[in-house]
Amino acid sequence: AEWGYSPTNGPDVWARLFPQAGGARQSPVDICTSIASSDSNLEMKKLTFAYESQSDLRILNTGHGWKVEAPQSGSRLEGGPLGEDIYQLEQFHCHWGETSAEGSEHTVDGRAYAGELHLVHWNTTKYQSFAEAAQHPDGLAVLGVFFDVGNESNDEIEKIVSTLSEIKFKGQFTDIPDVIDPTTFLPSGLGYWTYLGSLTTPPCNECVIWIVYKEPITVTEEQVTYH
Ligand SMILES: NS(=O)(=O)c1ncc[nH]1
Ligand SMILES: [Zn+2]
Repeated sequence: AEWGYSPTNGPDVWARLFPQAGGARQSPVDICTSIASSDSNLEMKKLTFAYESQSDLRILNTGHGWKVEAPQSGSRLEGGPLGEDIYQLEQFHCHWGETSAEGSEHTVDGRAYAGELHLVHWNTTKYQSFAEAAQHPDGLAVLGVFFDVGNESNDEIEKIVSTLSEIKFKGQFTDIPDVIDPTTFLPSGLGYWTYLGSLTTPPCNECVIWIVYKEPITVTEEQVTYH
């Protein structure tokens, strides 16, 4: 039985097939800004990231959106809530909805954004593979960036969504010819919320240190709704 988002295979019944989905640190969550507390330790240990630019990355239609496989041994995400460990980029993907009124996984004070980009990293200091890291509470670090719909299109996102016509069906993949630099996906304001959570899709492993940027990036309606 394939998991999905319908009443018979959606989040409310995932725990039947994927026990971790019934756990105590499940994502996504609604970020209540009034109870979020600022942590001076986080300000002292700045979150830093370094990515490579890559071309010919493979993009996959996951059936729930697109996913770009981007294992980058030269990338580093560290500091902030990540302790002394270094995390490496594995893939990035997008969650979106039928309309730009909804689509993000996290919400902020009950408000959904048009979509949400996830940059998925794994702890290479402690673990030997992504799969192994996903079995541990500090195994993964995911950067979440909200999409806001506006008039200007995002050139980097355009490089990705311009290939979607070639992968109309679940399981199809193609290569993105353009050079992609993941740094360009991040907002200029680097304030973020962070909490200990899980993968937001089955198997919902409780292995993710979430880092959700406060500032959304702007994309056009076409760039964030599937047709
Ligand atoms: N959406 S997520 O980033 O929590 C994720 N990555 C892999 C599976 N699920
Ligand atoms: Zn995701």
